Amino acid sequence: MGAANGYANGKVAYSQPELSKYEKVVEFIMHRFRFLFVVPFLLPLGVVYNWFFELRNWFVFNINSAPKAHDRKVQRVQAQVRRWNESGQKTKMCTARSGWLTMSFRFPLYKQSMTQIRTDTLIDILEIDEEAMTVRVEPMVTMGQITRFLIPRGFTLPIVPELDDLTVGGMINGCGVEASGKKYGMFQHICQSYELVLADGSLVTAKKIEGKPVNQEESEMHTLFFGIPWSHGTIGLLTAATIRIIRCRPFVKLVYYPTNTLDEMKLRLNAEAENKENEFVEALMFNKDKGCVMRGRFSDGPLDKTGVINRIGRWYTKWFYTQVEDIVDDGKVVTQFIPLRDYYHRHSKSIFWELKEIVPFGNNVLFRWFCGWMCPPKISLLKATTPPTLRKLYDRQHVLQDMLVPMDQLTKTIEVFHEEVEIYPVWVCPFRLPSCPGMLRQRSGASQMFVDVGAYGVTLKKDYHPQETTRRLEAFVRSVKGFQMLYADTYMTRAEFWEMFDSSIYDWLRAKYNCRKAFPDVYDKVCKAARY
Ligand SMILES: Cc1cc2nc3c(=O)[nH]c(=O)nc-3n(C[C@H](O)[C@H](O)[C@H](O)COP(=O)(O)OP(=O)(O)OC[C@H]3O[C@@H](n4cnc5c(N)ncnc54)[C@H](O)[C@@H]3O)c2cc1C
Ligand SMILES: NC(=O)C1=CN([C@@H]2O[C@H](COP(=O)(O)OP(=O)(O)OC[C@H]3O[C@@H](n4cnc5c(N)ncnc54)[C@H](OP(=O)(O)O)[C@@H]3O)[C@@H](O)[C@H]2O)C=CC1
Ligand SMILES: CC(C)=CCC[C@@H](C)[C@H]1CC[C@H]2C3=C(CC[C@]12C)[C@@]1(C)CC[C@H](O)C[C@@H]1CC3
Repeated sequence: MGAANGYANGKVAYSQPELSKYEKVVEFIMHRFRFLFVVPFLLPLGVVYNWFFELRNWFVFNINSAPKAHDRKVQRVQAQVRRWNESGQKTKMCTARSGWLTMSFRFPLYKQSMTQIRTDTLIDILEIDEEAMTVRVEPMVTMGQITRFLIPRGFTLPIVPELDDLTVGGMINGCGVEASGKKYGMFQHICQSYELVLADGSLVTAKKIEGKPVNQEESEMHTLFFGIPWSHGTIGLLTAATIRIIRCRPFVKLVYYPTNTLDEMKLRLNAEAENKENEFVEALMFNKDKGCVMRGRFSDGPLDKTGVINRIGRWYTKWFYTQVEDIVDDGKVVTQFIPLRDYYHRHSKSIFWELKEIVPFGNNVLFRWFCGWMCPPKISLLKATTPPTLRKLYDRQHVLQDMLVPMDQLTKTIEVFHEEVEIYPVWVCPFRLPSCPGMLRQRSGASQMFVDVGAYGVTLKKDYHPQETTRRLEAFVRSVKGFQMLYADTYMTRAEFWEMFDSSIYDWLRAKYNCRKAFPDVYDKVCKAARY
């Protein structure tokens, strides 16, 4: 993923740096022995960081300062935006969130030239409404914070994206998927309203109106509601979100179905995704043929001694995906009861399958028993301490992509991923995409089953080239009316981007709410040239 050196005929031209012998040696040492820094330093630092914020959040919520403080914090955001207006709108705006904190391999280049609006104090869960079955949270609240707050109260979000440090603001302005998406869609589809500060500093609440809007303002707030997801903060600054909650049970009864061919996996995945009894469905592919479809349902736990409880969240347990691989190797259908919060964060301990690259012995039984309680290292700390030499190595051979395609294109998509990058495991997560307006619009008029195909890791393909390979993947995804998750590197030109995404509401809202001077276009925040 070399540095952009300009456009040629609408194509982004990237150069690949050549390495000297010295650089190759340094790279090898840094890559192979990175654990000497991560294990003794980053792991303990991450534990202290988490303990501090857990204590702080418990204290704030229990002295109930969050709801009262919220208005004051929002007024501070409004004041910053008004100051931007009064100073002549000389630059565009973005949030002041530091790039090392964001859940992406890349750092935002665009922030350096923009007026950064501080939203970092908006980190509180504001209230839970058990009548309306909703929870109101500020945008910097993380998925880990929400599950720790809701589950002990017998509730959960319908969709809890996997990694602890994902924020509500990122899940709404970017996107969020999880195994319960087969029932509830994407993170944006479980939201009921967004509180936003617009370019003029005004505070509005965009919400979905059931039935006919009673007036023009309601109709516009309804349209604004559909325009926010995926807009990456280029229409307004999110200051709170009201999100659906559902009752949950303490366990997930998880059934593992090993599959031996891609077609078998596809058939099983489709059947389980369409089965309304299932709450969660995902699959892992361990090579082009062998995989495992997993389906989960809420449960109070085993009815008798024969039921197996698998507390995968315990510090000493094997990494979840390796346990699944063992089940695939054994070939038998397995049923387990997994504590709900453990299930939600099942891939977190191993950062999907990325931690093996950093701590090769991380899944070793001795390491797990003695150091497992500090795992996983915080992604933000890993990101902040990735030396340039390693970044170049990741640029050259590390793939991080999630492509969202219609379910009937799954087989072809896996084949294209195999052809282009051949990285395993592949994460396969079905989700329902409703037919509603917005950047992510499918035109069938009814909701359609999509699937997230995620590839994260080192490619062994000799002819892999970050820009050319990714552009081929992007072209394929566009051809099947799919979408690329925009945390990942996107090499699409502007025209290709707006072929993949729908700009009708987006452009209308940007015009209506005077966003063009206030915020960059979403393409100018996510394209490869906007990040490093
Ligand atoms: C040029 C232009 C001018 C606009 N002017 C206004 C305006 O004055 N006021 C305003 O409020 N909005 C305005 N909008 C936004 C408009 O509300 C959205 O683009 C709307 O989603 C268009 O719906 P559609 O049926 O035309 O097609 P699509 O957006 O493709 O909608 C697909 C399907 O989604 C569903 N759907 C569509 N709209 C909604 C909705 N609002 N809520 C829930 N489901 C929906 C329907 O099933 C529809 O068939 C404008 C948009 C454009 C492009
Ligand atoms: N399971 C899943 O679904 C996973 C999803 N992801 C990816 O992670 C991303 C989210 O990462 P996260 O670190 O939480 O979010 P980020 O801080 O990366 O924010 C993502 C985008 O949303 C914008 N944004 C964030 N908060 C606000 C706000 N309050 N108001 C306006 N705009 C805002 C940011 O704008 P700005 O640049 O101005 O800060 C940025 O463009 C998602 O986009 C998703 O693609 C990653 C892993 C797993
Ligand atoms: C489930 C979905 C939709 C996406 C999962 C994406 C994650 C696997 C990646 C998102 C950010 C990535 C980072 C890394 C690994 C993979 C992600 C978590 C690193 C930790 C890899 C090592 C580097 O030194 C730092 C990276 C930070 C971002």
